[in-house]
Amino acid sequence: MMQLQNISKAFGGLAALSQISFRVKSGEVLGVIGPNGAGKTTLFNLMTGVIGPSSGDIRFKEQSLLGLKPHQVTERGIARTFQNIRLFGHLSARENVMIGAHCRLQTGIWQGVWRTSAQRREETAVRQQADELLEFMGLTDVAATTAGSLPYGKQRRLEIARALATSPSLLLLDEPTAGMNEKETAELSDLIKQIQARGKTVILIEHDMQLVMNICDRLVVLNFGKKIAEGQPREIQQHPAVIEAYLGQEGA
Ligand SMILES: Nc1ncnc2c1ncn2[C@@H]1O[C@H](COP(=O)(O)OP(=O)(O)OP(=O)(O)O)[C@@H](O)[C@H]1O
Repeated sequence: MMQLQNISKAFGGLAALSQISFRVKSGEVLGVIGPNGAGKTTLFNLMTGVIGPSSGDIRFKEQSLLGLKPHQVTERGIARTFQNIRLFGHLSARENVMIGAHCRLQTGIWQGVWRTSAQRREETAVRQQADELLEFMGLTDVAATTAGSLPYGKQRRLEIARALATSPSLLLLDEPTAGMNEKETAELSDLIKQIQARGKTVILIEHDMQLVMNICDRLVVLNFGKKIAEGQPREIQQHPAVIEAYLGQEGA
């Protein structure tokens, strides 16, 4: 589904990523792990057109993503959530999800004082889809609550609902359990499995090793901008370079 070919990214003199290559298979949950500063978020920024690589290519469904703007990448079917939650805090949970669907609309829900019947029909459909996604993410009871006043765990789930509203085939989750308690983490783990069961491909950046080992089909391990290992969770757990770089780290 996606292929990274010799991707490098330098910020000034700092090589954030060096010669990274791997494939993402359709329908899998791929974990990207590695210590702080390894280059994981930079990878997501490259995959979503926020920044361009210094060299290399990223192909999604056989086509290069290079040169595309983030909204064009979204239209191709890639959605993401952020390490630092980015919601419209003053808008309701439902409105946040409806905005996610905006890129798929023909008429645009927020334009036009004189609404045509086509616009009204589309808005109704978008609202219905938003409510379905809120239900799926366990947020029905807070649909009308402003996003900014939701507890942290619910904000994280709302971000995922909004990303899903763009109808992605590939969903990128950047530390989705950060700040969550054990119960919330377990619930989110189930939800990610359900998202996979709905036919989506997921790439997950995550520090919670138990979660990663439980739900990822494969892992890519980065350290100092280099790929040091790739494989199934069980193989990765025993990989000497990984143990040294990451798993052995206290508190990692
Ligand atoms: N826009 C930027 N300008 C300069 N340096 C950057 C930029 N973005 C990232 N970096 C640097 O690139 C390196 C990789 O950062 P990145 O955020 O991708 O790591 P990460 O693996 O996601 O880390 P964390 O787990 O802490 O989020 C870091 O040294 C970081 O300081």
